[in-house]
Amino acid sequence: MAPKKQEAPKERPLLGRFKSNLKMGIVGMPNVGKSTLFNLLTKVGVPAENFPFCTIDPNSARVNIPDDRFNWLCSLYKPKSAVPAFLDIMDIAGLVRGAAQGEGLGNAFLSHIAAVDGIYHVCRAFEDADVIHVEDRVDPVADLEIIHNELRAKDRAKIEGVIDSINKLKSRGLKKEQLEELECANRILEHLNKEVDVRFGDWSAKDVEWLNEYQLLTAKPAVYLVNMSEHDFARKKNKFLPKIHEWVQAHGGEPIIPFSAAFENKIFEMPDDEKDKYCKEAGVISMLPKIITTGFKAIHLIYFFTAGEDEVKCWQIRQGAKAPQAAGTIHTDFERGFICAEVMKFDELKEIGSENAVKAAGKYRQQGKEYVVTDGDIIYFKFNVTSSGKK
Ligand SMILES: Nc1ncnc2c1ncn2[C@@H]1O[C@H](COP(=O)(O)OP(=O)(O)OP(=O)(O)O)[C@@H](O)[C@H]1O
Ligand SMILES: [Mg+2]
Repeated sequence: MAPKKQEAPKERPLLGRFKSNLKMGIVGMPNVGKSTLFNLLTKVGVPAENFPFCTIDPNSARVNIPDDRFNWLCSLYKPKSAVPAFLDIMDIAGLVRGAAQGEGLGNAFLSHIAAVDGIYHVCRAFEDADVIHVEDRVDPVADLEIIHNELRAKDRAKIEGVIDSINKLKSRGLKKEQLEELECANRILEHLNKEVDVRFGDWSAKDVEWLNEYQLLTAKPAVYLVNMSEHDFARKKNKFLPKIHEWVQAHGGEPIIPFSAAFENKIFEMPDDEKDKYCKEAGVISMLPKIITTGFKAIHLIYFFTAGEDEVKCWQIRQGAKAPQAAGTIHTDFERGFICAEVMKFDELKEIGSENAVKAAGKYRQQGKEYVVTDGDIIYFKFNVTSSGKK
């Protein structure tokens, strides 16, 4: 008897907006180094001040994604134009205890967080009596608890609002869709009441559709950035780090990047050769590239390349996108009239050395509509759009 076919696991849509220009927001208590980091990342030059709430309007900036593969392709093709991938980053003002009830500049800040797709949580792990801490103590784990409680409180309020508005319609009788939404909203609320962030729930594809409509704060992926003194960063030791690690592991195990805004600031000012010498002697490197690439990945973005003598370009798409959708980021006609994608793997091109040699080796592969694009694919799309607009 033929073995029973195993059912393929159902593909679930990812939590979050289905767009390619997603944003990371820098979040944390006041005076933890958020604006200092933002300025470093973007070189925008907004002055960071030793004063809580010095960032009142959120600042946004676009940063390039550092990538050796992109640099290598540019050196191979020597294109007239070179376009790297990018990440939008928003500097959000400090959040305090009670923000969900409107403390500090509470609700405005929380709405800025609602506008981003992923969160850089900056934790203060440096002690400096000159830099005021709003809670009068340095305790990054307690800070993380405060922030997460506020985000969950805001999510609870939003979901309670959804439940209330559906319940108000009950007397008129609820449609099937509304009953389903009510059931889902109640489950989300139950989940939040257990003090667990929404992104760690086990949601069905239909649940994810509702969740993507609500855009809850705790549905957004996080990257933890631990800001320490230059001294601690250089000796790779910090008294708060093990506890932060433990806390993050117990709360979803998302990426943690130790860094020092003070160190980054210092080397940022130096000319390149001096910077290299200084880093070599101290045995450290700048963490800014890793912070950018980790944030980009956290919000489920990847990119493919188009490469030729005219242009080498990174096209960013969400993880899981199939070839026609990827083609659509270049032009809607490419998606509409999609025939196939001719794909080279970056590593194979690098190893073999040239596009023609890759073709000769039979490694320039034709892929169809169901092909799921992977990060770093080099793609040439074939498409055909007739004048009637139909394939
Ligand atoms: N690793 C560090 N070591 C010592 N001082 C630091 C470090 N990182 C940042 N600082 C200092 O902390 C102060 C506050 O930094 P910054 O303005 O970036 O905080 P913030 O989180 O943006 O605050 P707010 O929430 O008020 O906007 C600045 O004086 C900055 O130089
Ligand atoms: Mg700030």
